[in-house]
This record gives sequence, structure tokens and C-alpha cells, in this order.
Amino acid sequence: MTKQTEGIIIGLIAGFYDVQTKDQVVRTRARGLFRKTKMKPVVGDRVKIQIDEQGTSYLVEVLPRTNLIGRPALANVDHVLLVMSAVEPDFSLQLLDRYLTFFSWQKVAVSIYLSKSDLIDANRFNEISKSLAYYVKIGYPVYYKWEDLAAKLPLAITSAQIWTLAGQSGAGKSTLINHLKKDLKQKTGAISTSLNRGKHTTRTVQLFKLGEGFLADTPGFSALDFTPIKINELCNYFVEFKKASAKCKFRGCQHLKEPKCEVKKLVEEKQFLQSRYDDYLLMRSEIENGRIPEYLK
Ligand SMILES: Nc1nc2c(ncn2[C@@H]2O[C@H](COP(=O)(O)OP(=O)(O)OP(=O)(O)O)[C@@H](O)[C@H]2O)c(=O)[nH]1
Ligand SMILES: [Zn+2]
Repeated sequence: MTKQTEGIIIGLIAGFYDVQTKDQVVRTRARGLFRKTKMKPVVGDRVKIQIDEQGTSYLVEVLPRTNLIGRPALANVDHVLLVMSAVEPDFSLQLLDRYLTFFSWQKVAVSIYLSKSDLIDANRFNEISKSLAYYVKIGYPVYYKWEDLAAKLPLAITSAQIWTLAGQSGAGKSTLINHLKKDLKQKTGAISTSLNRGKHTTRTVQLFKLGEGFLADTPGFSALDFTPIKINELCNYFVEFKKASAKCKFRGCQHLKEPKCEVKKLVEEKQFLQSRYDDYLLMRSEIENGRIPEYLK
């Protein structure tokens, strides 16, 4: 008898797809139909699999994706752990705003981790953490220590969510992943073999179980292209602007020169960060010109 069940692709190995079902990992082959439709299954995909009488498993259907991001590609990302370095490369609010906007557009939640705070003095740290406190206020959790993150992550990853890392090249993504893996190994004793792969051996990504969901075991990505965002929708991806816009006089207010604009009012009252507003204008002009800065490519 043929059995059908559902699961999540957690890894690709030599043409096989490892699918985590409710109670086991099933190694499956994709049916020829995917070659015809060009819909190549990727890690993170929610899929239907069929197990035939001989016990051979086939991937028969890929369920609709919420998103497809990163290199290597990962589908259905729920949450990004955004690694921002305090220094080397220098901490940048503008870069932070670009990432947050991009992920908001992609319907991905974000938590922020500040790396390399051990390399800056107390004054600089106070400056950065003061800025980051604003981001906490608008809804983004911020972590300053990987130990704290390692302790809280298993509780934060709920209900089959898929988490991955992002951040500029050199920000400390690999370093963080390695810390998290070591910590997990110590706590759990056994961890899936996907954690033991050498660095840079393959360009594939694997998901490992963490909390009630999954964390991708590879550093994720650093490049973003937000130029496909529709210019009039950009303001929706600045979360606090979006909230405030209910009080703007005009529906669809772009918070530029419109009268009785709540967003501009809150910026003037310094309840919203001026730098957020400036970055909004900057990104608008970049979208308009279809350009992204060289360092984000
Ligand atoms: N002192 C200190 N050094 C760090 C920290 N995090 C990362 N580093 C160092 O920063 C450098 C870059 O870190 P990686 O983890 O390789 O950065 P990455 O984000 O994976 O970089 P890419 O692979 O280029 O995307 C390495 O030399 C790390 O040892 C930190 O918290 N403190
Ligand atoms: Zn407005």
C-alpha cells in the first residue's frame, strides 16, 4: 500500500532530499515531474511524500512557499538572526535599516545580534546600545551576548519555524553558528551529523532541529536587493511608520510632503529616529533609480 505524508526538506544529499516528517527523517527522490515544471525543491520546502510498497520514498509535491531567499536558497524562512558587528566592519544604522526593510518585505521576522562588542570601548558600546534600544521599542529583539542568545533561542523558535542567519561579510555569522553548535552539542550530547560538516565543504544548507523548529547550519546571506520593492509600498516595511500611518490624513500617505502626516510629526518630535526617516528617503531614491550600493552586491 502506498502511504502519503508531509514534511519539511532539511537537506539535499547527492540528488536525494531528506524530509523531516512528524516522527522521522525520510530520504526521498524527486519524481520526474519537477524536472518538467522547473520547480526545483529546495531546503525549507514543505512537501508531500509518497512511500510505495517497496519502501521507496518519493517527493511528489512542493507546497506553496512564503519566500525563497539566500544563497544557497532556503524556502519558507520565518525568522532571521541578523548579525551586526560593532566594528570591523563598523556598526551602521543605515545598513541595519536596509536589512530590516528587506526582511519586512520578505515577511521574515528579525532578531538582532551585536557581535564584536568586545572590541569597542564602553562609550561606543553605550552609543550603539542606545540606538538599538529604539529597535527593541519598535519590536526587534536585540542580543548582546551569544551565550544569552544560545540560552533563549530554543525557546524563541516555535512551531516548526525556520530560522537562518544574515549579516554583512565578516560580521561574525560563521563564528556565531559555531558557538551555537558547540553549545548545543554540550547541552544535548548528541546532535545530528549535519552539524559536523567541515566549513565550506559544500554550497548546500541543512536545517537542524532547535526548539520546536529549525535553524539553518550555514551562514545564510549578506547580499540584498530591495530594488524590486514597489516605491509606494516601501513605507509599509518601516514597521513603526506603517503603524503610525493610520493617523496620517491621507490614505496611502508617503510621508513626504503631505500635510498632517503623523510619521513626519513623530520624527519632528524625536519619537521616531531621524536616521530611520533619512534612510527611508535614501532607499526611496535608490529604488527610483534602480540602483543598489556597490557594497550590498
Ligand atoms: N573579537 C571578536 N571577533 C569576532 C567576533 N565575531 C566574529 N569575530 C571575528 O571576525 C572575523 C569574521 O567572522 P566570521 O564569523 O567569519 O564572519 P562571517 O559573517 O561568517 O563572514 P562571511 O563568511 O564573509 O560572510 C573572524 O576573524 C572572527 O574570528 C566577536 O564577537 N568578537
Ligand atoms: Zn504620512
